[in-house]
Amino acid sequence: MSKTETIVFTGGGTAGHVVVNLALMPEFIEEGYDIHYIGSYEGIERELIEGMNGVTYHGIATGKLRRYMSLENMKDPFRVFKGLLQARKLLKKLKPKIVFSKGGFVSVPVVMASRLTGVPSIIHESDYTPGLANKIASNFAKHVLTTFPETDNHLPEKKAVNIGAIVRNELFEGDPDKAAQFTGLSKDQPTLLVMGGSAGAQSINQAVREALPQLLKHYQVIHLCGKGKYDDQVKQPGYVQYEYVTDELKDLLALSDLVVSRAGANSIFEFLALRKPMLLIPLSKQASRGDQILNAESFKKRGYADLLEDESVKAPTLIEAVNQLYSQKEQYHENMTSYQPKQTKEDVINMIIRTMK
Ligand SMILES: CC(=O)N[C@H]1[C@@H](OP(=O)(O)OP(=O)(O)OC[C@H]2O[C@@H](n3ccc(=O)[nH]c3=O)[C@H](O)[C@@H]2O)O[C@H](CO)[C@@H](O)[C@@H]1O
Repeated sequence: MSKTETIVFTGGGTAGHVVVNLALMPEFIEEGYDIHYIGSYEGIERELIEGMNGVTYHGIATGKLRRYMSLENMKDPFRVFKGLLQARKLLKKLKPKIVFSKGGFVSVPVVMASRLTGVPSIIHESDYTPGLANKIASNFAKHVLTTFPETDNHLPEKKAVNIGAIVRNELFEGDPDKAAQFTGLSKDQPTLLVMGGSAGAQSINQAVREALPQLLKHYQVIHLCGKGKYDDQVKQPGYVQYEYVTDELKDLLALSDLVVSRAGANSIFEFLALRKPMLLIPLSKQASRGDQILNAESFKKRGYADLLEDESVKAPTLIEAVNQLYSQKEQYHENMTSYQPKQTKEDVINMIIRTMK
C-alpha cells in the first residue's frame, strides 16, 4: 500500500466522538498518509481538528439528535440528505482507501456515502451500548470496533471486533511539575480532578463548589467545569477551575490522585489506563439514552470505580464518596492493574490498513 494514499476520518458532536480519531490520525500522518476529516460546519470537531498539522478539514451539513420537540427537527432530514450529497461528492473527489468513523450524527451520511462510492469503512463505538448514529451506520460499515466486550451483542453479527480502549499517547506523558506550575497548586498535596464530561455538568459543578470548604481540608481541587460554566465568584486557595483544557490535560491528570467525573466512555478508559481511582456520576436517563449509567456500572462491577447517581449528588454525599474512594485508593489501583486492552493501537492500525481497498 503506497503511503500517499488518502484516509478520511469522521465523527463529531461531542469531544467523545473525536478523541479516538485524535489518537489515530497522528500515527497515519507520520507514515505519510494524506488525512482528511469530514465534520460539521460548527461542531466541537471543527475546533479540535481544524488547523491540526497534516489534516484537511471539510465541513458538511448535518442534522442533530434532539431529545425535545423543536421546529428544527423537521429540517433535519433535509440537512442529512444535503450532508449525504456533500459527503458523496467529497469521497468521489478524494478517492480515500478507507473511511474511519468515531460516530456522532455527522458521521452517518459520511459512512452511507462510503458505501455508495465503494469505499470500505470502519466504525468505532466506545460506549457500552451503541449510540443511534453508530447503530444506523453499522449497516453500511465493514467492521465496528468496540471498547466494552458486551457491546458486540448489540451489533450486526460478524461486524463487531472488540479491541478495548484506544488512548492518546500524549496522556501518558504528563508531568506533575508542569501541572503545579500551570495551576499554582502544590506538587505534594492529595489532588482531586473534577471533570463533568466535555460539556461540563451543572449538578456536579454545584455539588463540588458547595463541598469546597470540606474538600479543601484534605485535597487540592482542579475543576474542569465546561464551556460557559466558569464561576468567577468561587475563588479559594487550593481550588482552580478551567472551562476546558487541551494540551494541559495530561499534566493535570499526572498531578491528580483521584477523579470525580461523568461516565463518558473515552474519559473513563483514559482514567483506567492511567490508573486513577474514579468516582463516576453518570448522566441520568432523563437527560440521555442511559449509556453512561451502563458504562459506570460496568466499571463499578470490575472494581475500577465507585458510582453516585446524578440525582443524589449533593455536597455531603460527594464528600463522603470522595473520602471513601481516597481511603481505598490502593485497592482500586490493584484492581485497575489487571486491565489490558485486547488489542494494541498498532493492531488497530494494521487492521485499518488491511481493510483498505
Ligand atoms: C452528553 C453526551 O452526549 N455525552 C457523551 C459524550 O461524552 P463526552 O464528549 O464527554 O465524551 P467522553 O467522556 O467519552 O470524552 C471526552 C473527551 O474529552 C477530553 N477532555 C475533557 C475535558 C477537558 O477539559 N479536556 C479534554 O480533553 C477527555 O479527556 C475525553 O477524551 O460521548 C461519550 C462517548 O461516546 C458518551 O459516553 C457520552 O455519554
